[in-house]
Amino acid sequence: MTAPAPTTPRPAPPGNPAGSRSPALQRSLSRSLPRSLGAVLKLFWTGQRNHLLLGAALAAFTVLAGIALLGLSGWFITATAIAGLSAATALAFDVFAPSAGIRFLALTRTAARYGERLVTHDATFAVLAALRERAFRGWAQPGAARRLLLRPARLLFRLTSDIDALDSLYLRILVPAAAALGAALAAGVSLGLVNGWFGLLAGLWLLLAGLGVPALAARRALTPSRRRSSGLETLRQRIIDLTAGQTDLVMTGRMAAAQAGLAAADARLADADNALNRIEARVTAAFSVATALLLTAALLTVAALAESGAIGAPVAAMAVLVALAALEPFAALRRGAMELGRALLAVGRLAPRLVDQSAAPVRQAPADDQVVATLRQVSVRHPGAARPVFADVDLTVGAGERIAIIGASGAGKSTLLALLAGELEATTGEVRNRPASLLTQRTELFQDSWRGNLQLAAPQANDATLMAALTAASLDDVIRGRSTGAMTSPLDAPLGEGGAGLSGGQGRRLALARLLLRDAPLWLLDEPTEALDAATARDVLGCAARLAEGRAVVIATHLRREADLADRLLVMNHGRLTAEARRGEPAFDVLLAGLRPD
Ligand SMILES: Nc1ncnc2c1ncn2[C@@H]1O[C@H](COP(=O)(O)OP(=O)(O)OP(=O)(O)O)[C@@H](O)[C@H]1O
Repeated sequence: MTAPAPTTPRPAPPGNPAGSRSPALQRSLSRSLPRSLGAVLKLFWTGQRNHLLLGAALAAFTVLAGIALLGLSGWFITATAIAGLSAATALAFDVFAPSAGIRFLALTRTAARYGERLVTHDATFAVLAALRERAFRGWAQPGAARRLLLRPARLLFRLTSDIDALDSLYLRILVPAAAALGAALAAGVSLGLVNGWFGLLAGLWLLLAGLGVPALAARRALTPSRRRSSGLETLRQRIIDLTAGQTDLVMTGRMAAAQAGLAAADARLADADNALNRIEARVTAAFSVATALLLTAALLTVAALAESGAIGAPVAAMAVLVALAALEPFAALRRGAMELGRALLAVGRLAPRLVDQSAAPVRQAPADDQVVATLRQVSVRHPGAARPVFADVDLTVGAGERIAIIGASGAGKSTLLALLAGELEATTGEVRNRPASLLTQRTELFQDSWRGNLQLAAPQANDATLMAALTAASLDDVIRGRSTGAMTSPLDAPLGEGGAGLSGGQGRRLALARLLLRDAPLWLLDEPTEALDAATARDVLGCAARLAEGRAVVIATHLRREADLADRLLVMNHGRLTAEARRGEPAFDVLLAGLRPD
């Protein structure tokens, strides 16, 4: 798929940063955030529990090995220097055990770091891939995709930036936090062995400064990081609009306004970046101060302890180096703190779309085997619309029956098809139908291979099945003409966006072949040959009639040639079925004659 269709760029109104929300919406998002966060973390936990735990454990081990390495090295260097002062101690001093320990720690630390990167990233990408699939399914729910189609760029960002933002939760917040806590505990205990109070106070300081500074920074960064995230979305959207819609912009004299909008979005993004950079610089400074304080306190403490004879110089060197290294792991939380706002924004936006689709209600089939769909006293209202499109509609579609719905533009024909396709739910009344496939007014073909376009309807279908569908739609010669020797199968042949490279009739026939692959007993065809010339339309209709053999078909149409496929005509007028006629009845020919000719 390529970039979404351009929308008309508008400079954001002053004082209302792009992507910012109303206070009421902001409050409701904040209220639901703990639930949303719980839902996302649960997905992480249930999907990759063992890998996530192993990754955190390896991260903690790496950090501990680093601290131990520094402490042991400090002890070893000092102890060796002191032992070397006299020949007797130099000979008695065991250099092998500590140097083996140093080598062991250096090697295991490297291996653990490598393993940690491998395991944590592998687990995160696996979770994000699963999340992306769930998000796709969520947006494929009736109504959701329709709403997003009004702002296609938003869907693109939800699937890319928002899902990517979730990797921070685990990689940059939970893993460093686990490692840092492990470091605080280990440093507290090892310094406690030197002196109880020293260990306790150092441990408390590590927790207070190490967690307090990132927590404070995260709080400060919340707003700029959200502003950055929505600013980036706006900037990208406006760039797409500007590049994809430049002809329209020039023709309508809106180019200058679009450029101003782009510059404004860029300036807002730069503001947010600056705010984040300032906070990050302060965090770095705060960590330096906290480390310096800890180091000073450690130096004074070990000096006093050494003075009193409680510890020797090697242990003093070890304690100072442990204190020096212990705050380092907390600094890794800095990036997580900066990205927390973005991650929480993504959590709030994605969580409603991550519901388990298996729990979605499945529409019941009619009790009678000879019926594919029944509507009883059904009314339907489009989301956000003031009035229902239709009310109290009754309809029965028999197995294998062919019905054409005719009526003026805006009467509700497409809405009826959307209802039968499950794209819309009834506001009142009862709808029962067997699986239905909808051929929409616009042929939905994507920049992909022929195989990719066909497999949208049947992901598991093999090449033989796909070729059989193309043959049935008389497209086998077309695809063979497109394939080159370099392709392993003609199905690898590429298609352009919107079916570019195919004639209108070929595009419709390809869409019909895709319908065939879903094998639904009810086909819903929305103006299947609108905008095709008479000869091509006859070809497509002949193909549709042949492929639909044995299925029920409901066609929404204004055209005589399309309605002529039907056994029954239904007239829809302002959302009501006002007349009907069956083939063979005089009224059938009268209604047919009233429709638009070729
Ligand atoms: N997504 C929507 N949100 C709100 N109202 C809608 C939406 N889609 C359609 N409508 C309204 O519902 C009514 C019926 O539209 P519908 O597309 O079903 O008519 P139609 O008979 O198929 O028209 P046409 O023959 O022009 O395709 C119209 O008044 C239309 O404006």
